[in-house]
Amino acid sequence: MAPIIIQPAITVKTLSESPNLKSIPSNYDNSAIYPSDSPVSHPLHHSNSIPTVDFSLLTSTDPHQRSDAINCLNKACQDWGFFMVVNHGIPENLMKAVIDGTQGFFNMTEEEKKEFEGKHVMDPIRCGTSFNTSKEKVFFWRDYLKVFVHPHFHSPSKPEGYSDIMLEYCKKSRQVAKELLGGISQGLGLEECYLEKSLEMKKSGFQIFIANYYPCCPQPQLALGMPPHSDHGLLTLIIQNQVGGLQVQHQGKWIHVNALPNSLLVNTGDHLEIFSNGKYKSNVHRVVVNNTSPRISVAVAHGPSLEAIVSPASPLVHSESNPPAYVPMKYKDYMELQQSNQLHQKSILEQVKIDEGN
Ligand SMILES: O=C(O)CCC(=O)C(=O)O
Ligand SMILES: [Fe+2]
Repeated sequence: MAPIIIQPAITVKTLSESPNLKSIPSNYDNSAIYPSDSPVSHPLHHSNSIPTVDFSLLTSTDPHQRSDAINCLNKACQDWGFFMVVNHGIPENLMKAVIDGTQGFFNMTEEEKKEFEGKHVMDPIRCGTSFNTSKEKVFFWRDYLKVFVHPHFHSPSKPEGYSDIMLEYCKKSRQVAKELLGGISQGLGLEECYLEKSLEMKKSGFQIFIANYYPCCPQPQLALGMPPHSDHGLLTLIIQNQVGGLQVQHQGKWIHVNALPNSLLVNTGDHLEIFSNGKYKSNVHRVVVNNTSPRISVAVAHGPSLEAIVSPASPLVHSESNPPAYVPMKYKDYMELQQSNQLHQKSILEQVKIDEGN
C-alpha cells in the first residue's frame, strides 16, 4: 500500500484569509531552506527569451513548415526543457472554464474539500496543502488537487460542471501532447510514433490533472509556492490565471515566465530525459508567491503507461559511444517514489542515473 499523507488542520487558502494576517506562521517560512539566491531575470533580452513553438506549423501539411517546427521544438527541449506553445487549437473559453472551475473547487468549504482529501499518494483523487506534509518540516504556500484522468477518468463530483470541463480539456491536452511527442520522437531521429508505441501511451498513457492554488501571501519573500523540482513523466502542459509566479532554470539562472495570453507552457519531464538518454534534460522550475493576487495554475502531466518500464530508447544508445545512462524503472514505481518523498530538485532522477565512470 502506498504511503499515507497527513494533512495540516487547515488549507493555506483558509490560513491566508485569516483576518489581519500580517506574517506567515514559521512552518511556512522557507527562507532558511531556500534563501533568495541569484537575481531573477525577466526574459527581455534575446538570450533569455523563452522558446515558442507554433503548433499550427507542427501539424502543417507543408513538409518544410513541419520540419522547421520540429527543429524549433527539439532545440527548445535541448536548450531549455521548457517552451510556450501557441496556436494549439484548444479553445480560449475552455481554458478559461478550467481556471474558473478550479477557482470554484478551491472556493468550496474546508469540509466539502475534505471529501476529496485522499489518503495515499496513489489515490486517484486527492487534494491537500504543500507537497507532502507527512515528510516536510516547512510547508509550501500552495493548495493542490491531483486527479488521475487517463487511462481511467476520475474527477471530484463538485463543483457542478467541473468534471465535464476537466474531461474535455484533458482530451484536448492529450491530443496536443501526442503531436508534440511525435515531433520530439522525429527530432531524436526516431519514427514519429516510436515514443508513443514503445511507452504504450495510446491506450494506457498516464495523465494526471494537477490544479494549484497559491493564495496571496503577506510575506512572499519568505514563502515559496513550490520548490525547485522537475516533473515525472514526459511533458507537462500548464495554463494559469494570468498571474505570474512560475520560474524556470536556464543556464544556472532563474527566468521568470511571462506567459503569452492563451499559450500553453510546457515542461519536459524526467522520463523524457531517461528516454532520450540524457539528451533532453528535464526542466527544473519553481513557483514564487506574491501579496496582491492569488495564482491558479493547472498542470496536466503526460507520461508512459504506469506499467511501462522506462529506459533509454534502444536506437539512441550505443554500448561504446553512448552507453545507457539510466537504470530501467517502472513508471508507476518512479511516480510513487517521487510522491512519497520531499520534492527537491531532481532527487529521484539521481537515484536512477548511472554515475559516469562506473
Ligand atoms: O504552478 C505552476 O505554474 C507549476 C506547477 C508545477 O510545477 C507542478 O504542479 O508540478
Ligand atoms: Fe512541476
